[in-house]
Order: sequence, then C-alpha cells, then structure tokens
Amino acid sequence: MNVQKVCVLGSTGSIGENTLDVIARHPERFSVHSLSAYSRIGRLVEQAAATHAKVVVVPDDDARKRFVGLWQGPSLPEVRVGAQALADTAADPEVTTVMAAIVGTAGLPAALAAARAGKRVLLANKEALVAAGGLFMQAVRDHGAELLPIDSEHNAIFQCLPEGEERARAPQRPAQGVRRLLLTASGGPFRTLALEALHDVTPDQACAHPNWSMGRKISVDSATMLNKGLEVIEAHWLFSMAPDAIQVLIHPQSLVHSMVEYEDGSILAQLGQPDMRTPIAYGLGFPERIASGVGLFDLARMHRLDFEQPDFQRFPCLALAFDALRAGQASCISLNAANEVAVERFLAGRIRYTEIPRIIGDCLERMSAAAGPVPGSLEDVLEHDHHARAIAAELCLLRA
Ligand SMILES: NC(=O)C1=CN([C@@H]2O[C@H](COP(=O)(O)OP(=O)(O)OC[C@H]3O[C@@H](n4cnc5c(N)ncnc54)[C@H](OP(=O)(O)O)[C@@H]3O)[C@@H](O)[C@H]2O)C=CC1
Ligand SMILES: CC(=O)[C@@H](O)[C@H](O)COP(=O)(O)O
Ligand SMILES: [Mn+2]
Repeated sequence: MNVQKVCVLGSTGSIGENTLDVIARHPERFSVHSLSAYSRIGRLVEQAAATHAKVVVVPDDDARKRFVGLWQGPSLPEVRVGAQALADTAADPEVTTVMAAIVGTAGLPAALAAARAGKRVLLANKEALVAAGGLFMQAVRDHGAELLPIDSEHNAIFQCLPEGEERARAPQRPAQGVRRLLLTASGGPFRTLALEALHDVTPDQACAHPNWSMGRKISVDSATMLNKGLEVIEAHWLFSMAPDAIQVLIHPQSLVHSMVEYEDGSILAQLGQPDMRTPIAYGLGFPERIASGVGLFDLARMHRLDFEQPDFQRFPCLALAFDALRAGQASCISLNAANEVAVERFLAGRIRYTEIPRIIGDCLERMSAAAGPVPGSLEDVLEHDHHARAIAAELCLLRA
C-alpha cells in the first residue's frame, strides 16, 4: 500500500484536529508531511512532535521564533514562514494529499495551489469555492487533481451520487438523472428563539451549536444560516447544479447530512452521527472505507427525523446568498468578504448579531453599484475581496 503524505493546512483548528485524529488511526496508510497554524503555536509544537511532521508553516517571524523556542524534541521540523510558504507547501512534490482546513478566504491561495499541483485535495474550506468556484474547479480539471468535499453536506451528496472516482475529477456536468439536491441545515442555536431576542444574543450563545462542535466563525455562520448559503454556492460549483435545483431543508437533528433526489422519484440520503471524522475518513480513504473512530449509531434511540422549510425572515442571510449566486461571482466574493468582516466584528463584541445581514446586504449593494469586470484570476478575486472588506469595515463602524 502506498503511504499518503498529508499536508494539513489549518491543523490547529477543529477540522485540523479531527484530521490528525483519523490519520493517527492508520499509520500504515498515512504519514504527516506538513502542518500549519496561525495563532496557536504551542498546539502546533505538540502536533508536530506527535506526528513527526517534516515541515510546519507559521504566519510570521515572531511565530517562527515562538515555535523554535518551544520545541523540545531532537529533530526540529523545517519551519516555513508566510502565506507564500503555505501555497508552496501545499504544492510540495513530496505531498500527495492536502487537507484544506484554513478558515476563510485566507485559505484560498494554498487550496488552489494544491489543485494546480495535481494533489488529492480534501476541501473543508468552503469559502474557497464561494469566492473562486469556477477558477478552482477548472484548476482541478486542468491539473489532474482529485477533489473530495469534506463539508458534511457535500460529502453526503458526493456519497449519494454515482461514479465517485469520475466526480472527484470535477466534470463540468451534473450527474445523470439528478433532479434536486436537498441540503439539510440544523437551523442553529436560534431556530426557535423569539425574533425580538436576536438583537441581544452574545457571541458565546451564537457559537453554541446544537449538534456540531466547530470553530467560532463557522458556528456564527450556522446561527445566521449564511453557512447554508455558502453551502448552496459550494454545491452549485461542486455538482454543476443550477440554484433552482438546490433546496435547503431545516433538519434540527443533523443526522441526515443531505440528500439527492433523482428523476424517478428516488431520494438517496447519507446518515450518521454529527462527527466530522466520518467525512474526513471518507476523503482520506477514498475510494476505500476506513475506520474514523465514530462509534455505532443507535437508530432505535432516534425517535424522529424532522424536516421543515427555512424561514427567510429569521434567516435573511440565506436569501442574500441565493441572490448572490444568481447575480454572479463578483457578488459571491462580496457576500463572503462582508460576512467574514461582520462575523469577526460580532465575535469581538463590536457590532450586534442583527447587524450581520444588514452589513452584508449594504456591502453587496455598494459593490454592485461599483461593478467592474468579472474577476478572472486569483489576483482579481483577492482584489475584489479586499475592496469588499474595506467597504464592510466602514459599514461596521457606522453600525457599531
Ligand atoms: N469545523 C467544522 O466542523 C467544519 C468546518 N468547515 C470549514 O472548514 C474550515 C475550517 O473550519 P474550522 O476548523 O471550524 O475553523 P477553526 O477556526 O477551528 O480553525 C481554523 C484554522 O485556520 C487557521 N487560520 C486562521 N486564520 C488563518 C490565516 N489568516 N492564515 C492561515 N491560517 C489561518 C487557524 O490557525 P490557529 O488556530 O493557529 O489560529 C486554524 O488552524 C472553514 O472554512 C469551515 O467553514 C466545514 C464543515 C465543517
Ligand atoms: C459540520 C458541517 O458541515 C457544518 O457546515 C454544519 O453543516 C453546520 O451546521 P448547520 O446545518 O447548522 O449549518
Ligand atoms: Mn456543512
């Protein structure tokens, strides 16, 4: 068996930690080539020591000094520094498999570099596809990469579609006979909260997801359901489906991870416990199934599986995302950038939760009034993202 040499981008985060957990269960299949962190340098030291990583990537020279100062083992890994080093490491000839688990558009250049280097890319970083879906999918096709969706809904859909090995090569057409994709959403921690109470919710309340344990940014996105909006855009690119053929369904138990409805009326679903080690193990082992550490699922104890329509008044971010997808790529970049800025300000206690959709909506309006050419390259995407962030930051100050 050929050992996969894995680069884990964002190893100190929630997906990163779960990835290392699965990898550690299969030393005969995987070895860790490289790890990356942004602020949790102490944790990176522990991970590098435990996995014998050859390379670590940190954001700046200060972080490099902290890493070296904390290191106690015999052979210091090679410490690379900066955003370019992240992309170079993702494309390193020694690496076979890249887990793209940096949060936000910050993860796009390295994820794209992995695709352009023809790697097996396990994509958790949904923002990469939201901002640059066309570019990313083309890179997978042009460079013979393999793209395995890790986001639980997209992983579920991938599992419910035929011809997985072909699909991982990013064909530019939908799977045969598919009528609709049914994306499930938990509805987050505020699904039943009185609408007037949303004004006063705190970051910790917004991050208390009912079913999943995740990083803080995606947890807030789940609360606003912008996460589901980003996932609609992600599904559009991954599975070549039109916006009208993607339906969002609230499913509070988070046990059905998504479904595919076929022309003959069949609906295929993927079920499992809400534990990201399942989709991660699927991506790592593909096309084989490998153990993930997730235990038996006692269906007899699950008394019900509920489904309901999302309420667009409670979740205006979901409507904004559908609108952005229909408006085109520039709007998707603006939507994502404005959301990243607004969520960061909300988590820092500088704006209220209810300002998040207003800031995104206003930013989209201002960006579309100043619309230029469709961003065609990575540089164009990052420039558009930068512009939208500046506008969103101004709007946050006005609404602080
Ligand atoms: N968590 C989950 O269950 C799921 C997550 N996803 C997606 O996966 C991605 C990661 O999510 P999650 O693991 O929850 O996030 P976390 O916040 O837990 O982890 C983010 C990782 O990215 C690193 N990072 C943060 N900012 C930067 C930056 N500017 N440059 C380089 N590295 C950076 C962090 O480093 P450090 O910690 O050292 O600061 C950390 O390693 C997101 O795109 C999310 O939407 C998708 C489905 C499920
Ligand atoms: C685990 C995962 O994939 C998250 O994106 C999850 O879907 C969040 O839950 P929501 O359904 O509440 O957005
Ligand atoms: Mn998801």
